[in-house]
Amino acid sequence: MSSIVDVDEVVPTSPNAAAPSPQSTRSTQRGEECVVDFSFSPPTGASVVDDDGDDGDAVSNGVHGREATSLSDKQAQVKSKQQRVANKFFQGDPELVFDPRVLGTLADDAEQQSNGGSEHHRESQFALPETTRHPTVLQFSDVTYEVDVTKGEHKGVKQILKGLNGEVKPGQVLAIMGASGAGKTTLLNMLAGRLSAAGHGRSGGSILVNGQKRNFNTFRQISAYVLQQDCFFPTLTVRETITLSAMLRLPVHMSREAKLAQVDGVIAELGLTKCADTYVGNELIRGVSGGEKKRLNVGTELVTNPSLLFLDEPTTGLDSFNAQNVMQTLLTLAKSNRTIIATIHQPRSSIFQMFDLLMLLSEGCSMYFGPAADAVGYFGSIGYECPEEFNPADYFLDLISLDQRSPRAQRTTQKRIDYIGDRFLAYQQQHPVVTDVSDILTKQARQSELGGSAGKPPPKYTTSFGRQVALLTQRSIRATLRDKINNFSSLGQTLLFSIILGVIWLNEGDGISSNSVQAIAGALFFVVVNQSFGSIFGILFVFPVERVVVLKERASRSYHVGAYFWAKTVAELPRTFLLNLLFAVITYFMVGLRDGADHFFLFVVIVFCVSLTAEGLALIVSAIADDPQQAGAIAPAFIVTSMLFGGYFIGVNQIPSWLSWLSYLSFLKYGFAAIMINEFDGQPLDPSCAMSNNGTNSTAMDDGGPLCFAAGGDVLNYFNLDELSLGVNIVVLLAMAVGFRLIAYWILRVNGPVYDHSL
Ligand SMILES: Nc1ncnc2c1ncn2[C@@H]1O[C@H](COP(=O)(O)OP(=O)(O)OP(=O)(O)O)[C@@H](O)[C@H]1O
Repeated sequence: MSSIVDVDEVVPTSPNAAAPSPQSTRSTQRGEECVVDFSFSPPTGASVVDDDGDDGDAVSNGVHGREATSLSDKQAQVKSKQQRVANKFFQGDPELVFDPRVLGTLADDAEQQSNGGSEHHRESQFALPETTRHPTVLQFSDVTYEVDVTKGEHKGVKQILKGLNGEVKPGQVLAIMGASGAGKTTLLNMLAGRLSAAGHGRSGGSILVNGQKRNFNTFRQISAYVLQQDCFFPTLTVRETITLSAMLRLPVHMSREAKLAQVDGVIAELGLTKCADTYVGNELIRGVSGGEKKRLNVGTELVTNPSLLFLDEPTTGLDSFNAQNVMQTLLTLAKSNRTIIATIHQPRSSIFQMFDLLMLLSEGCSMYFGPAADAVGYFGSIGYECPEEFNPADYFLDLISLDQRSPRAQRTTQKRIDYIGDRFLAYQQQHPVVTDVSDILTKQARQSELGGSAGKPPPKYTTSFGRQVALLTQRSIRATLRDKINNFSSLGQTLLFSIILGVIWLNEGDGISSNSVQAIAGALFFVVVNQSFGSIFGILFVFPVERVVVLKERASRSYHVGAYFWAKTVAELPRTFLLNLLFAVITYFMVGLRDGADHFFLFVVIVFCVSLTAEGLALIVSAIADDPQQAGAIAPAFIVTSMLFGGYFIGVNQIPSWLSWLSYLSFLKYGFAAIMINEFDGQPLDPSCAMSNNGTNSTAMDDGGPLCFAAGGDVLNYFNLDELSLGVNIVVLLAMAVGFRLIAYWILRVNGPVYDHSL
C-alpha cells in the first residue's frame, strides 16, 4: 500500500455520519470553551485511512462520544497526512491550489472570535417553553429544480438545484450557505413549501416530514417562514404586531388570556421587552432598531409555536452584534426542540460556530452537508486546509464561489468547484445523509401532526371570517389614527385647496345668474377632480407598501384577503368622510352655492361618493402595481381619461361615437353630473334668455356671444348632464365604488402567492 493517503481513501466509518445527535454536536461546538478547534476533523465519523490500513479513530469528533480533547499528537499526524493528500493531488493540477489570502479575505480577527465566544455562550436569560408540537424531522433526497429560460443568451433548461440531500432533526440549526445565485433561497423555499409556482419550474426528488410526504395544510400549521424583508405596519407597536399574529393564527379554542400569555412569552424570549410598546417604525417614523425588527419578524412567526422554522437570511442587514444576537435567539429556540433551517450570508466566525449543520451550495450543487463543526476537517481532508487565522465561513465561500472576472479565473474556479462537488458526491454516495427517523418519533407524532390521511383536514384559516374582519379593522383604525404624517398632509391639503377654491370663486354663487354658470360649473368640476386626486394619491402612496405586509400575512394563511378589504374600507370610511365634510363646509359657503340644507347635505354625499369611487380606482391601480412608483406611473392614465370624459371639457354628444363608451366608465362624469344637478336642477336663472332663443332652446348663442340660460335645466342640457337623475348618478357612483373594490380584491386574489406543492 502506498504510504501516501489518497483523497479517495477518506472514508467515514458511520452511516449516520452527517446526522449526529444535536446534543453531542453542540457539546463540541458550544461547550464551555469559547475557542472552537478548527483542526482536522472529517465529516462525522469519518476517518483517514492511514498507511497500515487502520481508520484513524483519534480524529473522530465528539459526535460518537469520543471527545476530541487530546488532539495534539494524533492531530499532528493527521494534519501531515492531509498535507500529503493535498500535495499529491495538486501536484498533478496546480489550478486546484487555493490560497484564500490571495483574495484578501482575511478572517475575522481574534477579538471577534473571543467576543463571539463569550456572547454566544452566555446563557439565555429567558425560560423557554418547549414547543407543544411534536418534534419534526425534515429530510430531503435528490431534490432538483429546473426552469425553462426563454430569453437571453442562456436559453434552454436551467438547473437551479441539482440533486440535494439533507436531514435536519429537532434541536438542530441547519445553515445553508453559498455564493449569490447558488440556490439557497430556492432550496429554502422548496423545503418550506413556499416555492412559487409562477416560475413554471419543475421540481423533483422527495421531501419527507417525520418520514411522510407532507400534507400542506398541516405542514403550514406546524411550520413558519421568516422572510428576509422586515415588513410591518410602522405605526403599530411591537406588542400589537405580535398580538395580532397570535389572535389571527392561534387556535380558537385557546383563551384570550392564554394567547396574550404566549405573546408575553415570545416578547421575553426574543429580548423585546424593552421595546414592546415602541412603534415598529420606518424611514419616516422613529421605531425599533434593525436587530429588534428582525427579532420581531421571528416573533410574529414564533408566536404560533411552530416546531419547524425557516428563515431567509435572518442576519442580513444587521451589524455583527445584532446578527450575533439573532443567531443566539435561534439557537435558544432550537434548544426547545424546534427544527431550524436558515440561509445565511457571510456569517462572522462566532456565528458560524453556532450552526449544528452546514450545507454549502455552489451553482445548485451540494459542496458539503454535515455537522458544521466538521466542515473544516472535511475540507482539509480533500486538500483545502482552512488557515487558522481565517473565518471558516469566508474560506468556504471563497472556495466555492465562481470568479467570473476573467476567463482564466472562471476556468480555475469552475474546476475547483467541480472537484469539490465530485468529492462530496463520492463521499455522500457512500454515506447517505437521510436516516431512519422511526427511532426518534412516535407513531402518534408522525400521524397526528402530519399524516395526510389521518383525521379531518384542518381548516384553511384558524379564525372565522368575521373575527378576521374585526381584528383587521382594529388594526387599520389604529394605523390610520396614528399615521400622523398622512393625516396632517391630508388635512393640510383639504384646508389649502378648499380655501383656494373658495377664494377664487368667492361668492360666485350668490345671486346666481346665467353669467355665472360657466364659473360655477368650473368650480364644481374642480371640486370633484380635487376630491378624486386627494383620495387617489392617499391610497397610491400607502397601499402598495401595505400590500407587501398583506402578501406576507396571506402567505402564512393569517386571513382571507376579503377580510382585509372589508376591514380597510370600514376603517377608512370615517376619515374619508370627515375630510370631505370639512372640504364641503369651506367651499360650499365661500363660493355661495345653492341655498338649502338639503342641497348642502347632498353636496356632502356626492363629494364623499366621488372620494370612495376614486379610492376604489386607486386600489385597482395599487393591486396591479408592485410599488408606489409603478402605481404613480399607471394612475395618470386612469385619471386623465376620467377627466377628459368627465363632461366638463367636452359633452358626451361631441365625443366620436367609437370613443363615447369611455364616458360611461368615467366616474368623474357621474360625480360632476350629480353635483351639477344638485346645484342647477329647478333653479331659475335668466328668463330673458328664453325669449332671446325663441323659447326653444335657451342654451348658448351660436354667434360667439355670452352663454345665456333661462333655467338650471338648460345648463344641464347644455353640458349633456341631464341623461340620468341625481339619485341614479349617486347610485352609479356607489356601485362603481363597490365594483372597483371588488376588481381590486379579485386582482389581489389572483395575484396572491401560489406555491409548488408537488414535493
Ligand atoms: N423562476 C426562475 N427562473 C429563472 N431563474 C431562476 C428562477 N428562480 C431562481 N432562478 C435563478 O436560480 C439561481 C438561484 O437563485 P436563488 O435565489 O435560489 O439564489 P441564492 O443563492 O438565494 O442567491 P442570493 O444569495 O443572491 O439571494 C439564480 O441564478 C436565479 O437567478
